[in-house]
Amino acid sequence: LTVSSIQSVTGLNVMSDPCSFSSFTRCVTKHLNLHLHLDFDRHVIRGRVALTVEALEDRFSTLTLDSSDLSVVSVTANGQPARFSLGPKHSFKGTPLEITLPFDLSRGQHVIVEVTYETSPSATALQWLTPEQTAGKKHPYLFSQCQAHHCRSMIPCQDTPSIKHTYYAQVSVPKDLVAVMSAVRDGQEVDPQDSGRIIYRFRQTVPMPSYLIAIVAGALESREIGPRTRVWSEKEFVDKAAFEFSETEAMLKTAEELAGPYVWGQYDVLVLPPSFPYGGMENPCLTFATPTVLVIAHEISHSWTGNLVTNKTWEHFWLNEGHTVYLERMIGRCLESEQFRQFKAIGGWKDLQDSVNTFGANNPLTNLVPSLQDVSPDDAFSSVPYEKGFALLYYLEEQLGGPEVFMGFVKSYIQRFAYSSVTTEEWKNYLFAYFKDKVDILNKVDWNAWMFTPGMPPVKPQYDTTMADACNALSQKWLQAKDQDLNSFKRSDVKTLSSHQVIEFLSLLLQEDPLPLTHVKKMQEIYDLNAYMNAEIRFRWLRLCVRSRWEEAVPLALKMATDQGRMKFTRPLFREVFNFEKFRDEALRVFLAHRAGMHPVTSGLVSKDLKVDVSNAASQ
Ligand SMILES: CC/C=C\C/C=C\C[C@@H](O)/C=C/C=C/C=C\[C@@H](O)CCCC(=O)O
Ligand SMILES: [Zn+2]
Repeated sequence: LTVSSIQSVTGLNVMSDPCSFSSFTRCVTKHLNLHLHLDFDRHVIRGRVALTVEALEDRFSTLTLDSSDLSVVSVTANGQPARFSLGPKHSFKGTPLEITLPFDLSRGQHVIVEVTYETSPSATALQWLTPEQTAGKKHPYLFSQCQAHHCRSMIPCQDTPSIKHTYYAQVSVPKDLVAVMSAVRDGQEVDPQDSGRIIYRFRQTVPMPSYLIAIVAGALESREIGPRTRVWSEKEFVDKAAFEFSETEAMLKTAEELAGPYVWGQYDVLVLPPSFPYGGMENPCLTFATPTVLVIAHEISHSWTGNLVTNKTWEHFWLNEGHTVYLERMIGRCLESEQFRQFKAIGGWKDLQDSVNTFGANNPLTNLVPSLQDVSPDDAFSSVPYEKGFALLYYLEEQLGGPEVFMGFVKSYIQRFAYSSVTTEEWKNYLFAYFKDKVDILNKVDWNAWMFTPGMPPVKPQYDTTMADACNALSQKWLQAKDQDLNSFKRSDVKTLSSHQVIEFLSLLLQEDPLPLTHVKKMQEIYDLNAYMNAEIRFRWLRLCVRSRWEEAVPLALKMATDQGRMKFTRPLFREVFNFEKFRDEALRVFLAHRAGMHPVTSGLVSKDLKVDVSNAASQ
């Protein structure tokens, strides 16, 4: 496919980003210099950002930045006042900030545009936690989550993954708090404006997109767990976190052997409070993780795929996630076994099927490369880019000569596109160039079905079932059991399985019609799955119980949906209870009672899932 045929077939425009008002063809940001003052009383950041912008055309005198709910105080260009105006507010893109420079630039010239502003207490990138919402209960806490398009609610910028820049930041926080960012720490000092505050400094010298800017401030402690790694969290969790992530250096070394040198210097891990909406976020130098996550091979892998080679727009998100899952599973292959990799791929295929079922098999958002014209990335997010992306790469691996051969391509792709942002077409052109002797094989791939057609992929890869066989056998036994067979089950059925296998066993059951209530009650009696604290197991078990209409599971499911806020768990649990007619009102009641303390993105998406009219709903 050529650029113009991709555009006409798919509606994708490779010259612009449908999720951003800023144009990356007229000018590009090269560096941000940030001064951030965190105000925990008002839940706002007072900010000043100096953007070093390069003109890409002659007679350049106007630029558009992305913003969302920002109060802009003033704008200067090379120190001179500049005119600015805020355009109409878009439902998810925010508000364009139009700036007119008091002079023209020629192509190749730079200007420093400085914006003084304040964020809104409802900034979608930020969650401000009260002391009661923290483990220590004494100090407030703030964290950001900018992916995909939320950085603009924290910093006015060209908020598109097509542009990469470095940054330097000075962050002022009350002296009892510690600030960390997605950058290398560069010292601290008492705030000269207020001796009750400390300024923390950060330096990010590797160019990166705006969605990877991240900040956290709280009563944080850290422990060194490797030559380039510290773990950070509230002191209540820091030793546990240090233990759980003790494999980090071994994984980093394995990843380097597979993908090339780690260029970001430090690799720290921050364990956040449980309301963090994702399992992990690959913020450079400082992976963010929820307490429910145990393995960070995925986030480590993003140091190459996503952070070094980045999707040009969110329509090409599979390039970030498909390659990252591929690399994550290659790390699993090196540290565990090929059978383990195959087993994980089997589970991934089920996650893909689950997303396709949730969206509907004809929904264009299940395309590997969807059009995001007028679609919020948050609404489009699912397992599809992860698992359809992985399935495509695994399928290509099978066709082109196996894991070693295909990993050679992935490593070469990373080297070729490091420090830049790419489209699917650029990836595909490179694939054809790399495998120039195997073009006949590549020409047999049904690219249109894989990339631009909704539903499950056109080919189901054959995975090795050695580790899945026990899970298949046990799930089949439960599915076929009559009431009189239930006494044949024993506690050792699950005790002999690894936690990965218990997850697979439950996932298999979730793919079928609900089990009779007698069966799930018996399962609890024998296996005591209510006692499992592994979030992946507990999540699937509680879904299974609610689907079988076990009323006693409803409060447990709602408790898990609100005790932690990882959307992967919280959204399906709320939806599952909502679909249990008798408890629909209870799902709504619990959501409305917790809404004010939830992350803004989570509460927005759960509102949509439960069809709550946010304009009328009381928040308490
Ligand atoms: C085709 C989809 C288009 C765009 C989606 C891009 C971003 C979506 C946005 O909602 C943010 C996603 C952030 C994800 C962060 C980490 C994930 O890898 C976590 C995956 C889920 C989990 O394990 O909790
Ligand atoms: Zn990821």
